[in-house]
Amino acid sequence: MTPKLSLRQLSKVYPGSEVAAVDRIDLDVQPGETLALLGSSGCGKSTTLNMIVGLEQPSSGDIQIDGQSIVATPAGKRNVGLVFQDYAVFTSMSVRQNLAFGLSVKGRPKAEIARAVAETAELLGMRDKLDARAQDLGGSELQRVAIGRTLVTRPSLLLLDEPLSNLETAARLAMRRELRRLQKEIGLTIVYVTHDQIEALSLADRIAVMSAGKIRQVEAATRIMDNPAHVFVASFLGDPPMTLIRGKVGGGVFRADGFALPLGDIPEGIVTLGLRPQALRLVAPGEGALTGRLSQVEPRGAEAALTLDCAGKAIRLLVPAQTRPVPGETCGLSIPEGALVAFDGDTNLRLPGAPHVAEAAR
Ligand SMILES: Nc1ncnc2c1ncn2[C@@H]1O[C@H](COP(=O)(O)OP(=O)(O)OP(=O)(O)O)[C@@H](O)[C@H]1O
Repeated sequence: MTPKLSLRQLSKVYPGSEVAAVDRIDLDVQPGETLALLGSSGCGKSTTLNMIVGLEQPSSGDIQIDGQSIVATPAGKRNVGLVFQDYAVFTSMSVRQNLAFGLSVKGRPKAEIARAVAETAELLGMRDKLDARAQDLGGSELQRVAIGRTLVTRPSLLLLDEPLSNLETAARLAMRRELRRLQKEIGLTIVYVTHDQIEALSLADRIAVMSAGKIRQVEAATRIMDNPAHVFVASFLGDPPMTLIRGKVGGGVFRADGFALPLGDIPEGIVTLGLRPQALRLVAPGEGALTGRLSQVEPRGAEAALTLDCAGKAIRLLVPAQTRPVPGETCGLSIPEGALVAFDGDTNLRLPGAPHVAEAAR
């Protein structure tokens, strides 16, 4: 199947800047797929979207829609819709006028505009609001109109740049469901930019994690949390994220300053060791692979997020609330099979194998 969108070695270096805002990224988005571009502020998400829509010119690389390069196509002719977090809605106009705007500007016949507006309003569940003035609408309705203004032109690709970040929690959850429904109903292909991992995990089929202008990993939303391919992904995903400790493996022991852990199935040399918070278990002092002092206990309803200080390293874990951990307590830490991952100290990429605590130390 030809991807709906392909980015090939796409880069952007802004004039006067020495670093690339987007650095040779490759990405395929399949027809009907929702892909989230996830990363913290400044990692290059908006620059990527702006190049796809045509607001920024790439420094190098190619952008293809349905297998055809669009780099030389002017923004207005790309058939790509873009919705920002700031609702692009004319507040003095009615909903109907807002929805009709894009097609009117293109000089489409009146009957066609009326039909498209009616269809879009139906899709958005806004038929009874068509004559309302936009200034009388609430935040989520405004954002729905903004999305509608884009959908009415039937874009082959919809780009959403943090579209829900101005909404309150309840409206945001409702809009998430709405977007998911719209996407399935009309088979839209969506690229969704966000810094919010919960949003990415709940909306997207696949997630592309970006940092420093690079895509670190593209993975199914259902798999990425447990299968980080890069140190950055492990540090960014999860709440709490994995504990990452950089150290050296020699003679079957991982050492970092005063911290030591005998490990199997791990190569010698510099590695970053990742400990999954959900997989670790609190045990009696003296039992388990490590002993430490509980420095932080953060109740979270049915669970509690803990920080255990073990030989100068703050290790985070998530336990059932019934465990009733007490701050200051000395505890043992059990590290079961599957609780560890290791990353190459040079490339930061995940190492093959399943590192585990050596039998004698368990
Ligand atoms: N017009 C511009 N001129 C120069 N540098 C820019 C320009 N726009 C963005 N940058 C820089 O490019 C890098 C990537 O910015 P970009 O806005 O794409 O990131 P982002 O992930 O979308 O962040 P945010 O969520 O804050 O918008 C940043 O270092 C930013 O300062």
